[in-house]
Amino acid sequence: MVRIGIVGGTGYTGVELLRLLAQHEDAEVVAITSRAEAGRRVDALFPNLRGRYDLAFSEPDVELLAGCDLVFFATPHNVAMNLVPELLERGTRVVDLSADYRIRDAALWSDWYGEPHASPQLLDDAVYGLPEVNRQRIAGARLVACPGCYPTAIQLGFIPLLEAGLVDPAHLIASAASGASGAGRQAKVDNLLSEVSGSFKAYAAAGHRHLPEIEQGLADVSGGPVAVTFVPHLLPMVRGIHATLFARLGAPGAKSVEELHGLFTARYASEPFVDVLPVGMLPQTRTVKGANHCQLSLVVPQERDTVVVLSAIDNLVKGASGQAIQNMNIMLGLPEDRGLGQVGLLP
Ligand SMILES: NC(=O)C1=CN([C@@H]2O[C@H](COP(=O)(O)OP(=O)(O)OC[C@H]3O[C@@H](n4cnc5c(N)ncnc54)[C@H](OP(=O)(O)O)[C@@H]3O)[C@@H](O)[C@H]2O)C=CC1
Ligand SMILES: CC(=O)N[C@@H](CCC(=O)OP(=O)(O)O)C(=O)O
Repeated sequence: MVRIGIVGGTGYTGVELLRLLAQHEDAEVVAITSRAEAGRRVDALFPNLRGRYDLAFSEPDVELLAGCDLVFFATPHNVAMNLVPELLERGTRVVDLSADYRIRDAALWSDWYGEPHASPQLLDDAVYGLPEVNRQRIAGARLVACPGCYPTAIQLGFIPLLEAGLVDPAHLIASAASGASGAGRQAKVDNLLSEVSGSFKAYAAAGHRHLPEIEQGLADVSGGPVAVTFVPHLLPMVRGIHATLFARLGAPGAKSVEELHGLFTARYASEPFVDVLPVGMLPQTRTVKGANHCQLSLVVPQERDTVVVLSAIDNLVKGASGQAIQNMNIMLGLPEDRGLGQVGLLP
């Protein structure tokens, strides 16, 4: 059994890790932290976990965490980067769900996150945890930076087009929408039912902090700079991300939708968690709800020069905790889909 620690066990990604790990036959959660709930039993706060864990929340103490084989950080940014150096020195491997180690350039990270990076010396060591691109490096990593939820949905949709050099990398457009759980569990007026329900809005339209992460990942596969116009939206629902991605092909009719579909199915043929839908079938957030899958579909409207990729994930699963466990499985040499067999919760 792999001994697992979770820092930040009371947030939405923390409780999602617990839900998924409850069905993982090789992992045992032995430490889980919350400063606010220290001492309280996990199943007293989360009754869905009754009978699954005989565990109470603890303060985030390095001694406790260093006794684990692998620790997940399900914390806001600026937490992992202070604790991870000591854990790595003591031989504990880390999967960080926060943004602390996702951007390789410490100055760029500071520009978007508004503070200096506390452990920039680890940025080169950290492997960006998108298995569909970095599987081999993840396998040897001691520190994995799990991608953000929008970056997962958006990169998986653009990657085959950029790798094949089929689209103009300077004019990529991503219009994406997330359920409110993407904003976390802490109390904020913007997340009240009466603020979110029955309405739909864009936010951070002039620049969202996921932009540099998306552009970094896409530049890596494209082999040169890319420019993405990214506008996120808030959907009046709890889980799910739907991204509508636009890219310019060389000329009208340059590629048929069938050819593009062939490109995507070949690119993702051996990927257990990317499902390229048949032409004409469009993804929905509900068909991936609770599952670790990204569903993709392709359209070339009016056979003109723009390809539209539709991408849907569950922000808490493939967008966070499921992908974190996928990374853990790869790091530990376990079957990549261990504990991740959930089917989408439709309806
Ligand atoms: N929600 C989502 O869909 C996604 C989230 N992420 C990222 O995952 C991380 C966690 O997100 P989410 O679960 O939504 O966050 P929440 O705000 O819901 O939970 C945060 C957790 O971190 C703990 N925490 C907060 N501050 C500290 C601190 N200084 N030291 C130790 N623990 C702390 C909290 O417990 P306590 O304060 O009691 O210690 C709580 O358990 C974030 O970085 C987020 O950006 C990534 C992809 C998707
Ligand atoms: C709806 C909503 O508010 N979503 C969050 C997504 C946060 C996320 O995925 O995570 P990281 O902060 O780890 O990058 C946002 O836009 O900030």
